[in-house]
Amino acid sequence: MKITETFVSLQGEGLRQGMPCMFVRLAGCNLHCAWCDTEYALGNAIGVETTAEEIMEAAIASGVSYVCITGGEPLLQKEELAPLIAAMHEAGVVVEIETNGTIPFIELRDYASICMDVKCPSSGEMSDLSLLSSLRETDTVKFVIGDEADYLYMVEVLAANPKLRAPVCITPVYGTDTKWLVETIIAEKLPVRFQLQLHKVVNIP
Ligand SMILES: C[S@@+](CC[C@H](N)C(=O)[O-])C[C@H]1O[C@@H](n2cnc3c(N)ncnc32)[C@H](O)[C@@H]1O
Ligand SMILES: Nc1nc2[nH]cc(C(=O)O)c2c(=O)[nH]1
Ligand code: SF4
Ligand SMILES: [Mg+2]
Repeated sequence: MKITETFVSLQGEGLRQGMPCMFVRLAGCNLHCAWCDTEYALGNAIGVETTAEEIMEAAIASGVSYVCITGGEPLLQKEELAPLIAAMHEAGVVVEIETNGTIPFIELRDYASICMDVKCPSSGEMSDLSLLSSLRETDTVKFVIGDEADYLYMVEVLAANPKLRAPVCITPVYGTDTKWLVETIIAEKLPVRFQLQLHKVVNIP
């Protein structure tokens, strides 16, 4: 697998926010979100060829029993990823995959929870909304909101998917004004969880 980095930090996003976590960042992405904070992992030339065994060893050595597989877009390397997360699952490691919702993930669900980021208009990209039906209660849907059009898109997506089982997290594009977003969520009493990227607040990787 082509890996950009592995590091231990606190999970900064999603339902396990605040938990010690080992991150495995896979290299390369099939999208280019306008607001992406991980440009350094996007180019396909970037990344070091690393075996599943080496990653497994690093995970065990980290002493952390929660691993977040991210990127870039990790599911671009789904075939190589599957045996690794199966081995991690077997070893009792909690595995979560951050994905942009463009690549099916149903065959990975036995070994990992899925955090699917639904791309809103300000990203300049689109996710495959049909994948929302593959998400379970133990998965997460994330919307990164940059402006009111993104917010309205999110409301539209939620309304069009009444059977959505996964909890919904909303994160503002980092650095954008959030007061209007918070006030709107309160006023409209949306069944969502507002969060900031914790790692950027406390300045950790
Ligand atoms: C770097 S991406 C990697 C995984 C996958 N490609 C994806 O988009 O979910 C992980 C997450 O970082 C978050 N992210 C990236 N740039 C951000 C920004 N500028 N502001 C807020 N969240 C951001 C998005 O929620 C995204 O889901
Ligand atoms: N601390 C921390 N938490 C994260 N959760 C998701 C991340 C990502 O880049 O996918 C991330 C990240 O880059 N750092
Ligand atoms: S899909 Fe994820 S890694 Fe790719 S550009 Fe968007 S936020 Fe960045
Ligand atoms: Mg990040």
